Amino acid sequence: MADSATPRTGDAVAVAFSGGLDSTALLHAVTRAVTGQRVIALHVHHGLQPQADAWAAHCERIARQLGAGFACTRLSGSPARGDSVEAWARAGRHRALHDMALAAGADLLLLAHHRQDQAETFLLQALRGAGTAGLAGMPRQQWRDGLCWARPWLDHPRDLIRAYAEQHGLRWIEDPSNADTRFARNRLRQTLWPAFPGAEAGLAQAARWVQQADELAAEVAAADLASLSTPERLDLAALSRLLPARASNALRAWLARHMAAPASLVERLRTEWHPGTTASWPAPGGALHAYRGGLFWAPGSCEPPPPSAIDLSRPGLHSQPGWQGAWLVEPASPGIPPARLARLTQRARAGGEQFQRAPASVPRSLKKACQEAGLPPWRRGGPLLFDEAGLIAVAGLGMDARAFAEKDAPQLAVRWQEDSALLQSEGEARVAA
Ligand SMILES: Nc1ncnc2c1ncn2[C@@H]1O[C@H](COP(=O)(O)OP(=O)(O)OP(=O)(O)O)[C@@H](O)[C@H]1O
Repeated sequence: MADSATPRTGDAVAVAFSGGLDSTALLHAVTRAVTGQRVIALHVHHGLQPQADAWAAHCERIARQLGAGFACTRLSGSPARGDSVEAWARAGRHRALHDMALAAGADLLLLAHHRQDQAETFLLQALRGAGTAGLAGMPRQQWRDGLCWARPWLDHPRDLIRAYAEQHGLRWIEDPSNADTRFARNRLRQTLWPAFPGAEAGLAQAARWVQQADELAAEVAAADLASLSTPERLDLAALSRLLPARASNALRAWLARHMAAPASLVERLRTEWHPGTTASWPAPGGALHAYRGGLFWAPGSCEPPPPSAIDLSRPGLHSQPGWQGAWLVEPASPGIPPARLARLTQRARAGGEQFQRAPASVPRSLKKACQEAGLPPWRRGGPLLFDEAGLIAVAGLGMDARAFAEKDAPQLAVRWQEDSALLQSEGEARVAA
């Protein structure tokens, strides 16, 4: 992801154009101010209101009158049962704006949010009990997937924009859904601004303070995590020696690298973990495990996949998505005769298996072997590979010495790699490049 200082390379500026007052004024101002680059108005047709076709036609007409290009996307589908219409429309709109901007050769997308929008966002987030990331409101500028989303009028009072539109005789759409009090933002608008006319400036300023505090918290978290964590493990014992607010801040930042963690999960981890605790917590997309003073993230379902047939007789990386890892097969000694790798069964540990670590040792319980190897409990479930004659390999432990090929016979070594380890080494390779 590029930062706010990333230089632009596109030859066009895109304006997110709903046809409402604010984006009409913005499109007008941009077409007057920008020279030497194309200006393109992007409209998203949500398909939610009967007037939407007429709005799209209006937007195209205005864009052409102002000398701008025009593109429009009609969203397909509809919100799933129980989903918020607003959230569905927002997600679809963002995707469509992103795709249209890049297709038009623009790497800058301007949105017409202003100070009142920011003030409303701050209050709505506060009413939901949001943390600093939510209370900070909308960023002025942010690069996401090759596109810079910018809100040049975020500090502008709404009245100023209306005055500009009236002064230039602009025509805009009044969306009747803006009066629909089923939407929280509209309810807030109708009650707050008449009662507190000066609140817009104060609330937007509060959002700016929180933005600064949030940036500071992110910097402190990054510094703490640099010394207390690896991508795989967070040192809970060291974390618990920090001030509680600082520890929570670092914990949230570490969790955010893996998932969208609800505040309740952060709270549970903070209150339920004590030195010496071995425990697991379900988390979005996987599970968290506390083990030997560290917190570990294990993506994927806790339920192991059912037994399956697998052929590992050819060298290469054989991905096992259900197991969040892959078998790496390569010519090496000690190894397994390739013929024995052609018809394998892959399954979870069932209990009672025996594993032999080296030719000179003896078979012993797999459970003991895992403990001895320091394999954390959640990594002891498998997968295991068997052929007709017996155990071939165990993820995290290695090959069973009873299956080794004769010294000079053809052989392939089989090794398990976790997806997280693969991602990590890919990341390291990218950094090195
Ligand atoms: N359907 C849409 N197509 C393109 N851009 C949109 C659309 N809806 C919103 N936007 C962009 O997001 C900004 C904020 O959206 P919001 O819903 O607050 O605005 P609006 O009331 O629909 O219109 P406006 O802000 O133009 O008065 C808009 O100013 C515009 O830049």
